[in-house]
Amino acid sequence: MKSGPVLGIEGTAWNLSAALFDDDLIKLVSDPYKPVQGGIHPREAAQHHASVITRVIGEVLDDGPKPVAIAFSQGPGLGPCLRIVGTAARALALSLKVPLIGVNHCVAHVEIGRFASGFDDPVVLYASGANTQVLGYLQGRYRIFGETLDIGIGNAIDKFARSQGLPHPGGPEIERLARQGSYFPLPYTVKGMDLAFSGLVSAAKDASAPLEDICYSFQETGFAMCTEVTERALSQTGKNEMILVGGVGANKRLQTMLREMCDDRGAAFSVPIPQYLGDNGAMIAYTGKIMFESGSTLPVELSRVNPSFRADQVEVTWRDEPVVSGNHEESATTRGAEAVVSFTDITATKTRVSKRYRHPELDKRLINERTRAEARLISEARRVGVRTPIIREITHDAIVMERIIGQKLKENLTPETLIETGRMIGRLHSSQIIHGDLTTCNFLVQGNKLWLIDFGLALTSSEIEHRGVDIHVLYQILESTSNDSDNLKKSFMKGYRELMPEADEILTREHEIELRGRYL
Ligand SMILES: C[C@@H](O)[C@H](NC(=O)OP(=O)(O)OC[C@H]1O[C@@H](n2cnc3c(N)ncnc32)[C@H](O)[C@@H]1O)C(=O)O
Ligand SMILES: [Fe+2]
Repeated sequence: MKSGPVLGIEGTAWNLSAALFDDDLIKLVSDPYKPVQGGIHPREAAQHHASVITRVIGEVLDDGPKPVAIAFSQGPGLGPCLRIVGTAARALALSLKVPLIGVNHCVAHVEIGRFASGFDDPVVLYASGANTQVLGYLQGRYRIFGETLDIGIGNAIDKFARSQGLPHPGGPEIERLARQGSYFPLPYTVKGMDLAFSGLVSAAKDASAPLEDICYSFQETGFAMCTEVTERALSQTGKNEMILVGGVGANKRLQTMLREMCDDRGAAFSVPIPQYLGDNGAMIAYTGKIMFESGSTLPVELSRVNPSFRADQVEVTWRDEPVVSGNHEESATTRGAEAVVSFTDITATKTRVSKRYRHPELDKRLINERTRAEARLISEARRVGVRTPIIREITHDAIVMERIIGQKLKENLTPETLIETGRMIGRLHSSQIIHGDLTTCNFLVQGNKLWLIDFGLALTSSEIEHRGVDIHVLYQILESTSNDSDNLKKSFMKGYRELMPEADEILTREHEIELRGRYL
């Protein structure tokens, strides 16, 4: 159904912006809030929005066609800011007698990226101030494959910038300074497809190197983390397109890393023009339009704003199911996100490959550390009774091991296999081993036996936190790939409790982790 122009209003944080979108952008007007000092103050930002919103909307609607619907960003974002926008949108829809559309801000970043790229079914890296997520479409929703466990990459950069007396937002200035810098190691934290940035920020604040070197190393580290989790998502979903969206997407170094990663795997890469990257009204108007055309309007009485609105809460009514080609062909080698595995009848040789997007020193360090940790912990897990392959040989970048023939747990998600999974991880955790990457591709099912592989991110720890994060990674995969995840999680817990004495404490922590990093 063709509709006509839709007005979109954005104001979740720093930018009060409105646009009119029909087949293409008709008009976009923005009035950004600039903090006098420090970062964004929610109340000040809301006052700014309130003082300019009438003029901004007026300028967009002046002399233009009348909108057929009013779209607004309903969340996530800063409560006081969201309420200003929500109130204006409601009033306007009532006075113009047109429907109201409640748009999820994160989904809007994704949709304007799809519009700008023309890609049908991309993996999305959404890197902004408050959010850092890897998303992709699956069965009627945008699933969050991985995300930051603490703060967004943009906020991480801005925090560090402020600590150095640089103006807000720090992103562009850090990017400029980084051009003159050279590399030194900073903390690199990837857990499955999740990330964490606070260790990086603290170490950068404490570093005594020249500012240019810190900026450079910060970017090399933080952006390599983002690129790695994106590559994992491409590898696991079998999708072959990728887009970068959100304010941090303006960064040329991040763009280059992602482009190199995609080129090397034969995936298509795209990033929208700058005016569509950071928060803007056009993304809300465009998303509002495709939602309107598929019938997703919002009754005024249900139009309350939602500061912690998540992308996967939105039922996507405007997309067709994509045709996923998948990477199921049987061959003598398979290529994962970070390694190539080649097989003989009885052995599997896993070789970690160098990544062009990573600084050579970081690349070498990660390959070395992970190969060594993997070999050591595969053997240790075996000793405590977890089925893992026997190791035959190790070099600096390769492990030759026994070949396990089985199906992925991904294709065998049943209550029975999940109980067994719970038992296995209970046994692993009670021996102080953390796997670090519990995706459903890393368990192999062989009759009623379960095997665990891929210990590249494994470590030893008796901390509740590490075990909680380990389980969180698995839960996220279940949520993003199955419609029966609640039951599967229950089965997992049952098995886990059987073998892990501190199970309750750890499962409670997992729940806390889930709620953390979920906006502000
Ligand atoms: C919920 C919503 O309010 C929030 N929006 C948001 O964070 O604004 P956005 O415009 O998408 O991103 C702003 C961030 O983008 C960063 N940024 C802008 N240019 C940059 C650059 N060249 N390099 C690095 N970061 C940059 C800024 O430093 C800031 O942290 C979000 O999408 O999470
Ligand atoms: Fe945003």
